[in-house]
Amino acid sequence: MLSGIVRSALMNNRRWLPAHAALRAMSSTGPTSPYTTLSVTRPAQSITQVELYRPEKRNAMNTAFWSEMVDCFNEIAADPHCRVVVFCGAGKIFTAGIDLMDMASNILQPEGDDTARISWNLRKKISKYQETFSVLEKSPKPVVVAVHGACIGGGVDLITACDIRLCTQDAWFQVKEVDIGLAADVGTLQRLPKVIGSRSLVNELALTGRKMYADEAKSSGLVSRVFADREAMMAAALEMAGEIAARSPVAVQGTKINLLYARDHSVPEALDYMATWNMSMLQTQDLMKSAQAAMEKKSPKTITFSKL
Ligand SMILES: CCC/C=C/C=C/C(=O)SCCNC(=O)CCNC(=O)[C@H](O)C(C)(C)COP(=O)(O)OP(=O)(O)OC[C@H]1O[C@@H](n2cnc3c(N)ncnc32)[C@H](O)[C@@H]1OP(=O)(O)O
Repeated sequence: MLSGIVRSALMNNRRWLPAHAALRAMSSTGPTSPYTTLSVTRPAQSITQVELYRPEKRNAMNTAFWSEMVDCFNEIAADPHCRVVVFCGAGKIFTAGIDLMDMASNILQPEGDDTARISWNLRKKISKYQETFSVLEKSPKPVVVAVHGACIGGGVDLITACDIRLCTQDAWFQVKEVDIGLAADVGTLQRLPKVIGSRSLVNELALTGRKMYADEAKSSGLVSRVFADREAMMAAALEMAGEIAARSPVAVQGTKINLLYARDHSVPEALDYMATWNMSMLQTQDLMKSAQAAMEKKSPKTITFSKL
């Protein structure tokens, strides 16, 4: 019975997934072609799981990772079979941040004949690296990130661009960039102050590079829930993703886009944007379907929504 359900879920969803991924949609055992640092699977209908997959290097972010993330999330954004993403890390920890070996041999290598050209090329490279995490926000599909163990440097840049953050009791977070002699330049300094209420705490973390453990991450608002271990966290992340995937994709994607818009604009501007948004989106058939189910005290899970 279960294998029949899995088979039919795969048949419904396999179009987007590369062949390798479709074959092992319930578990990941390595990077998924064409990626070398990411494992992309479909653990349940309409849910895509993206896993950092360099466990032997503690999921350090090498050169391939920075561009694979962009390709992966652009595909997810355009995939009508995906309504929500669960993002996690394979192995002992979530991520050790930027690959320090690659950073020395690649990013920091000067390219250009003089200071102006070297600077210009470096600027382009930094902008490209920023896009690696901005794609998480630009994709209209909500991203639930599940952190276990260490989340260092680039890991904090990554999770602050996600929509919902969960962690295990053994998780710790570190804005490590000051320790390696740079100001974090791919999202942490811009997004963390919008995630955590206390500006003083953000400043402290970013200026000292100290570790923040799970309990403080929860009390400060960096994560919304803490779990005993990775297994419990992943079960909860997938359950949460299932709740999101069961709702109208028009409503869910519109909610993500408008929450982000409101974060970066004044209330009057965001209300104006919302009104323009919903002048078309309120005309969706999803609204009547959902309202009728609510009147009949039925779960949204009973409704079939068109792909988006
Ligand atoms: C324009 C770009 C902007 C981006 C900026 C981003 C900045 C940052 O991310 S700053 C943070 C940099 N990261 C670090 O400083 C962390 C360094 N690693 C560690 O402290 C430890 O490895 C860690 C606590 C994460 C895990 O310790 P554990 O004892 O479990 O493992 P190790 O034996 O130390 O490591 C296992 C193998 O992984 C390799 N590795 C770990 N981290 C990195 C890394 N950041 N870069 C490259 N490689 C890493 C480590 O060398 C081991 O490899 P091997 O010796 O081949 O087994």
